[in-house]
Amino acid sequence: MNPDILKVLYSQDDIHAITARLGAELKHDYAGKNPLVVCILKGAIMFMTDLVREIDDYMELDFMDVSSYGDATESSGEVKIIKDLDASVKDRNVLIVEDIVDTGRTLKYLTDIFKTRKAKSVRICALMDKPEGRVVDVQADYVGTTVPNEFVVGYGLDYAERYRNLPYIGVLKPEVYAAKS
Ligand SMILES: O=P(O)(O)OC[C@H]1O[C@H](OP(=O)(O)OP(=O)(O)O)[C@H](O)[C@@H]1O
Ligand code: HPA
Ligand SMILES: [Mg+2]
Repeated sequence: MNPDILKVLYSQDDIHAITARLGAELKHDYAGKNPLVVCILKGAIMFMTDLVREIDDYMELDFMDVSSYGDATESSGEVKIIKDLDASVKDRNVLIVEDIVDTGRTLKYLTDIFKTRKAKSVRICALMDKPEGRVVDVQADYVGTTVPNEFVVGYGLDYAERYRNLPYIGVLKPEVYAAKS
């Protein structure tokens, strides 16, 4: 295990069980709908690539890069688009794939944009929901698991751009944050 990790919350097996369950649900709900599946970079990269491989059906994939945390563990409050979608969402069934809903600001911003751009439908599939972090009212339609009010890393999620590559999801040792401040 990476020496900076205090405890593992979800192992590779746990994550696989979650993606398989959500994949089966989405395959059923999106049958015949050719969804535009939008991965929110960078955090959702691992989840999106595992999730879509659970769905052997027609879909299109696109990527949007937005950021609001920078190197901190608290949201800056401002969501910045680093890279927009290639595809148009007009009249499409958009499925946003996110790693985590924390304050909810990122997803509120994105759902508002996609509705303004006249998507036919907009739904959210999030691997993790952190309800205690919520600042704006937003709810994912598909949730992998609910997490406690702790900063989690691994499987795409970072602290100061580190730990995205870890195959599990865990919590950092307090001294890792202390070293940064
Ligand atoms: O509900 P919120 O408080 O908005 O937080 C959730 C968002 O924050 C993280 O992204 P971040 O802005 O750190 O960019 P990253 O995905 O590139 O790490 C995470 O990947 C979500 O997209
Ligand atoms: N971990 C990593 N990135 C995040 C988190 C978290 O708990 N919440 C929002 N972005
Ligand atoms: Mg981040």
